Amino acid sequence: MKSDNKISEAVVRRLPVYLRFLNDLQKREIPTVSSQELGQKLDLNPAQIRKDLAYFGDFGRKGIGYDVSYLIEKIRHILKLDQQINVALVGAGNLGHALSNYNAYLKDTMKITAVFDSFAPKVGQQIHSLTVQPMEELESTIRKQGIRIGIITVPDFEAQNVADILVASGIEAILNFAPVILKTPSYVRIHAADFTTDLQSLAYYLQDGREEIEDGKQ
Ligand SMILES: NC(=O)c1ccc[n+]([C@@H]2O[C@H](COP(=O)([O-])OP(=O)(O)OC[C@H]3O[C@@H](n4cnc5c(N)ncnc54)[C@H](O)[C@@H]3O)[C@@H](O)[C@H]2O)c1
Repeated sequence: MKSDNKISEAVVRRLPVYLRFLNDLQKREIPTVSSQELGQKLDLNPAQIRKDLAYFGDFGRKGIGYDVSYLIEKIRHILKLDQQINVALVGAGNLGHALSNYNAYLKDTMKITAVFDSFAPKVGQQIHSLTVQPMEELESTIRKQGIRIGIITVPDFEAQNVADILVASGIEAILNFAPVILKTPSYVRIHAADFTTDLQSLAYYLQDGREEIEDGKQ
């Protein structure tokens, strides 16, 4: 396997996509899959898939394809999902509530295991099996549960403050939903999730019917 820092972000981001599809094949008891089938279903180039997977070893067998269970095991190992990964979420508002609730039903080794909020009436609230904790308990819970990933779902003007607290408590990676660019030490990996900009950029791909609409109005 090549060393981690040589694997491009694009490849790392495709692996969970492969994994989700392979899990579905496994549920349907389909034992093998070819890179052509994977490519067709995932709308990716089969050569790209073979190249991605070859980064981590020689998994495929000519004429047979990939053993689904084996490939799942390998990808889970590469993504470090073969171990329990606890995640902390800060901001038990509308979005934080929805994410924690959704996550509670996942049968996965990677889970939100602690939810925090600074607003007293939120503290003690139950979100599925999780109890919203006060910010004062964040550091000790993170250390107790060995949490290394945090999710930020607080308002934009509080996000940097929360990121600083998370980093000071030992968090190494953050999924940030707040619409701000966070400043953190270089060893902290930040991924931004942005529903609004994703949606806005979709507008660019619309067929340009502006003139017809204007014509229709005349
Ligand atoms: N990226 C996306 O796709 C997307 C979608 C929706 C909302 N958002 C963003 O997510 C964030 C949350 O949105 P929402 O609608 O859930 O807001 P919300 O107001 O319902 O929830 C925010 C929560 O954060 C808590 N909070 C505020 N400051 C805090 C602090 N310093 N420490 C701990 N908790 C704190 C509040 O008490 C509240 O419970 C916002 O920044 C919003 O812009 C992003």
